[in-house]
Parts: sequence; C-alpha cells; structure tokens
Amino acid sequence: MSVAIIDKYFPSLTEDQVAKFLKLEALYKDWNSKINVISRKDIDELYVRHVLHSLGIAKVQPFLPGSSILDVGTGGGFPGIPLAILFPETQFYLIDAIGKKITVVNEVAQALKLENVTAEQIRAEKVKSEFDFIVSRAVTNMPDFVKWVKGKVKKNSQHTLKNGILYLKGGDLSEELAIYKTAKIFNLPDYFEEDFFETKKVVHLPLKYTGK
Ligand SMILES: C[S@@+](CC[C@H](N)C(=O)[O-])C[C@H]1O[C@@H](n2cnc3c(N)ncnc32)[C@H](O)[C@@H]1O
Repeated sequence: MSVAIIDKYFPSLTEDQVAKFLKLEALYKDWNSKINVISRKDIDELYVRHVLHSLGIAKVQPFLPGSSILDVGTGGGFPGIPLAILFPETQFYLIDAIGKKITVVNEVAQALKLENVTAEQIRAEKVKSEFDFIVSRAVTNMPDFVKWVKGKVKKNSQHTLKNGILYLKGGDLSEELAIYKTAKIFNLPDYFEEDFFETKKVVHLPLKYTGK
C-alpha cells in the first residue's frame, strides 16, 4: 500500500509533508537492509503498519506548536518521525538505548531535513528534562514504563490534557494497569483501546498520567 493511504486520513497535508512521507519508504528500505529496525515482513506495509499506526497518536492528541515531545525507545524512529513530519513546529526528542538505531534516526531525519528532531542514544531512565508529552510504541510493560518516565512530564503544560503519556502498545493493559488503581497514577479508565485507521491492531493509549 502506498503513501496515498496517509492522504486518506490526513487530507490537509502540505506538499512538503507529502514529499517527506513519500521519501520514507525508500529511506527505510535502504536503511533496513543495513541495520534491522523494522521486521522484514512488515517493511512492505510501512505506511499502514508503522506510519499510520504512529499517527494514531495525532488522532487522540494533536500537538501544539512549540510543545516538546519525548519518544522513548524510538527504534528506527517510530512513532517520532511520522509525528515530526505531521507537526513541524513541535520539538521531538527521540531516544533509544541502542546506538545503531539512533544512527538510522539521524540519517532519516537529516535526509528529510527535519529540523524539529533531535535523537540521542540514552536509556529512558537517564533522561533529565521534562516534556509536554511522552510518546512511545512497543517498548516495555506499563509498570516499567511508568518508572522510567516518572517526573518527566511537565506539571504545567499548555495542553488541555495538562500532561500525559501516549503509549501505543498491545497486550492486556487492564492487567498491567491494575496496580495503579490505588496509586492513582492513571485516571482510569482514561485510556483508549482503538483500531486506528487500517492498522488492524487494537492499541492502547493510556492518558492523563498524573506524574505523581
Ligand atoms: C520493539 S522496539 C520498538 C521500536 C519503535 N518504538 C517501534 O515501534 O518501531 C523497542 C525499542 O526500545 C528500546 N529500549 C528498550 N529499553 C529501553 C530503555 N530503557 N531506554 C531507551 N530505549 C529502550 C530498544 O533498544 C528498542 O529499540
């Protein structure tokens, strides 16, 4: 399936954004042959399985210009790169524990002239700054994730949600979140279970992490 599928769900893209999305396929096919960042069986479905899936976050939370987003465990740049194309005036900080993956992210960001992307090899636990939002996809279970990102969401964000994490993940989230019912870390049941666009996957997006 081609880049046209993005236009179906995001019809107001500029020519520059369409051109950037279009370039992703060749870039990732080339980089994936050198450093494996996307599973081989998925690379032909890049736009649906990776790009649109990442953009599911935009459906729930459009980011404001000037806001800052941390992408934890970005791998080859998901969801950070597609979101950075969609929100060119939002600053994205993409991190991963593995240096080779950050090499791919930097090369892709440079090829696309994405000036709103900074990428670094660093473990999530070591990040010191605070962000308006933390995004992530398929990295770890919720309890570990919460430990890593605790204290990294701004208390007074300009966003209506105030602060939050948007984590695309599968698995039985109700079980993983059960321990938070008493801790009140999440305002349950404030999380989404949706089949975004044509990804044919149910993903969970926990919202309104209170950061306490
Ligand atoms: C399954 S991959 C997912 C990559 C990407 N988010 C995606 O959806 O394609 C998980 C990634 O998380 C990274 N990771 C695991 N633990 C991490 C940590 N503590 N800090 C930063 N990155 C981590 C791994 O190196 C790996 O690249």
